[in-house]
Amino acid sequence: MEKQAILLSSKLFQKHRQVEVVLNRSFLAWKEIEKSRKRSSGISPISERVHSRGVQVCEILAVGKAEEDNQDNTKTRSQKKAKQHSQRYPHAFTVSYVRRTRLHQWRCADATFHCASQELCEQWIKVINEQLSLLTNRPKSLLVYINPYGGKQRGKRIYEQKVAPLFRRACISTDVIVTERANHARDHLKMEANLDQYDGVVCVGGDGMFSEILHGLVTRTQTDRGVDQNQPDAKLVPCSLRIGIIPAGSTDCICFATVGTNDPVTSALHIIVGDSQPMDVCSVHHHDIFLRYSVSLLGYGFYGDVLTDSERKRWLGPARYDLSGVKTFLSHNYYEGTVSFLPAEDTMGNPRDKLQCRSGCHVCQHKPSLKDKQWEMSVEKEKTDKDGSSWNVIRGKFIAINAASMSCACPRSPKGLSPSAHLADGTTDLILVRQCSRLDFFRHLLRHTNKDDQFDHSFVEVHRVRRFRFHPQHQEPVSLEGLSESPKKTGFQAICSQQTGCNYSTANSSWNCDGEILPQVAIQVSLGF
Ligand SMILES: CCCCCCCCCCCCC/C=C/[C@@H](O)[C@H](COP(=O)(O)O)NC(=O)CCCCC
Ligand SMILES: Nc1ncnc2c1ncn2[C@@H]1O[C@H](COP(=O)(O)OP(=O)(O)O)[C@@H](O)[C@H]1O
Ligand SMILES: [Ca+2]
Repeated sequence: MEKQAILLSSKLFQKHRQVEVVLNRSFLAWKEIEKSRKRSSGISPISERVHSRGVQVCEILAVGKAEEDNQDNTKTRSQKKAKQHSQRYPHAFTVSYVRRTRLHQWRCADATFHCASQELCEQWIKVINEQLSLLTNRPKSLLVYINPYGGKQRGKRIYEQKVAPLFRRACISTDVIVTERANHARDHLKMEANLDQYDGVVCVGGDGMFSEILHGLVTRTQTDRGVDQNQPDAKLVPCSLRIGIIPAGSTDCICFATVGTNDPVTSALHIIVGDSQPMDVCSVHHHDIFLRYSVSLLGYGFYGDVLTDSERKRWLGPARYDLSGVKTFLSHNYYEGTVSFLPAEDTMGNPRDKLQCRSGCHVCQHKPSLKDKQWEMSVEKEKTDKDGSSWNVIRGKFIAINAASMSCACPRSPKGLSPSAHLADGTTDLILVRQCSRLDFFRHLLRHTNKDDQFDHSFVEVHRVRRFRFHPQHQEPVSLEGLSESPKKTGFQAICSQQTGCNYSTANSSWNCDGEILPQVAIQVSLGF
């Protein structure tokens, strides 16, 4: 590896220990040289033990003058010694940086260095800040939306206590909006927000809240660029603003599947250092009319029914999913219909290859020009094959039809619905669970929670696809009103969906689209970016 030029190097103090601190363009390192006298067989050599520590510059959150420690906490000898040193060397600076702990969790750590003079202290702060200012992918100004009712209704507290102090430490300015109704964030992004003044949007909430913000941003981008969202073939223009997720919802699968953990501090630190991860976005249409976008799970049958039932139990918080999950499992409903799909034959991976998508994944990093080509080819293929011969068609009775555009890993299912699904490869994993016994379905579900292969069942098949369609066997009622909105269940419809004797509810399920219920059953799905 090429040796980098040293930008600054000094002998400083950390508490009472002398350390040699070295900064180059990518790394800040400090090593303590501890001298100790060993006695062995009459000889007393001086041995040196070197303790080195360091941090990559890109993981330094901030540097600034150390706050004076006026507290009298000098109880032990070493604390007394440290206090004496800090009095002798009052000019100190603190570097706040990312410390990686277990299970993908990040924490903020501080290292304070005492200098012999004020000039030296100021020089260190200046030089480190100069290096930080070269990191252009870091956000300086963020628009934050908090859903105060998501998950256990702790969104506001999580943001104020765990996230805001870190943003302040990193000198990020924020405009915070606590939502007052469903779709408040979406509408604000779509029509009002002056997006030019922000480097990103932060979502404090669950998957439903993320979906709102995604819709606001994607719709705004397409409208500004003249893209007609109703065209299933339309190539979506990627959004220039990134969305950060602070998990404060019930499942938080989008956060877990991208960051590897549901932890607000870890998410805040990823946002501060400017990490980003592209994501596949599926467009969902009904008879060529745009319904919604999806980035995680589009699930019909089991997951649609769990969601529909759970909405009536919102007051239970995240536990509603457990109750509705058991109830839906016991109902053991299956649904008839036809699934047609266009396989992604030209991708590098497959849903059963046991490769997990990680940051910098080589499958997702596929050259964009090639990806564009593949996408265009798949559109062409569909157009030329008017008889649909390149599409696979499967008709049957299904307990679940799940399209996982990412793994959908979450605390309930640490590997997710499709452990090898990729975050940004332009495909979704279509999982078909055919009618089977309750015991078999239980075995399949159980495999979402352990290491066994959930696709290794005769009644389960999985395909990596670029597009798919679903047509229910039993026709759904025709209603083109308010297509793109989630259904508001009132009056008869609300009663109907709770009755097992009602035709529509027993014949058809509904789609769970990233935690929102879709009003339509027959859908066309394509990957847009
Ligand atoms: C015998 C034990 C069986 C346990 C099976 C557990 C399988 C869990 C898989 C969960 C997949 C989750 C996919 C993500 C869905 C979310 O988008 C959605 C909304 O999330 P949020 O807005 O944060 O509330 N959550 C769900 O649909 C809940 C599914 C729970 C199913 C039990
Ligand atoms: N202030 C609000 N009042 C009511 N609903 C809201 C509000 N803000 C957002 N929502 C809606 O709440 C739903 C669930 O939000 P989410 O944050 O995903 O929580 P959960 O994970 O518990 O479902 C989303 O559909 C979102 O549109
Ligand atoms: Ca994908």
